[in-house]
Amino acid sequence: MRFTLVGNGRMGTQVAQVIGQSGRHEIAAVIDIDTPITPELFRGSDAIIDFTVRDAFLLNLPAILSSGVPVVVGTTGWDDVRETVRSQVSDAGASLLWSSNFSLGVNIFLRTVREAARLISPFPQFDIAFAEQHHTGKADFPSGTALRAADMILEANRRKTTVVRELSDERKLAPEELHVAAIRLGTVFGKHSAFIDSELDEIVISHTAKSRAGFASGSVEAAEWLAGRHRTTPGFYTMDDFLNEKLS
Ligand SMILES: NC(=O)c1ccc[n+]([C@@H]2O[C@H](COP(=O)([O-])OP(=O)(O)OC[C@H]3O[C@@H](n4cnc5c(N)ncnc54)[C@H](O)[C@@H]3O)[C@@H](O)[C@H]2O)c1
Ligand SMILES: O=C(O)C1=N[C@H](C(=O)O)CCC1
Repeated sequence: MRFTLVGNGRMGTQVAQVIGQSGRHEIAAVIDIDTPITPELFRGSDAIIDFTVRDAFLLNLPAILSSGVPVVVGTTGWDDVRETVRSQVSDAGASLLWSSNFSLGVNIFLRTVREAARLISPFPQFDIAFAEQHHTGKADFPSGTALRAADMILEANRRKTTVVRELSDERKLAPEELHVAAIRLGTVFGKHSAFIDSELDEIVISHTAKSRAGFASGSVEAAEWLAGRHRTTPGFYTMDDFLNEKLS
């Protein structure tokens, strides 16, 4: 397949490496900030893979959707406009698959955290919190992965109803609040941890990315899957739609 990459940074270069080593995919074009985005740029590609920044993704989206080429979005930081983007995709009859994290290992970790959150739900003696660590070049916080984990914890644990990202002096956490903390540190590729605590127990479930290869390879696999589905079933997809087939 032929892929057009939007964003030539840490992730774009990693994705280009995965495609180059695949032996069966090729790069149609790599687009970065200096290239005015038009629908024609994408014609001839089987899929687009976007790893840019929030504002760029939202600015480029109309041209991407007008191109008729399916797009896989790894860019994070746009959770607040997710439903608007879904409508834009639907109105255009396009195909978009998004994920805060394309790593298979992270998605197995996320499903493990969701199950742990469900198991402790009936037992008020267990509390839960979440934390992430990423490199100092990361523009958004908390990570999209941490926000996805928080949604899954709230979905599975009826005692947690609200996500709190930042605390302040004299501001104590209420029992129904889920604290999600972020650390920016050196060159950390990505570490995510769920902490469960009671008077008798400490349970920690963690995932550490050893490189960006897992993010990149997962995005290329998802792009191949989406390109196949776009012809018959265009739509707004998540990593779960892709993974459910893979993990079933
Ligand atoms: N989903 C995942 O698995 C996953 C994994 C890693 C990173 N990410 C996310 O991917 C995004 C990019 O991460 P990164 O580490 O590669 O960042 P980066 O800063 O290294 O790269 C971003 C690139 O986007 C380019 N860009 C900026 N504005 C643009 C525009 N208008 N048009 C085209 N390109 C533009 C920049 O020049 C840069 O090359 C972030 O949102 C990050 O959170 C997601
Ligand atoms: O390096 C980044 O930036 C990452 N961003 C994603 C997120 O926000 O969850 C995935 C992990 C790495």
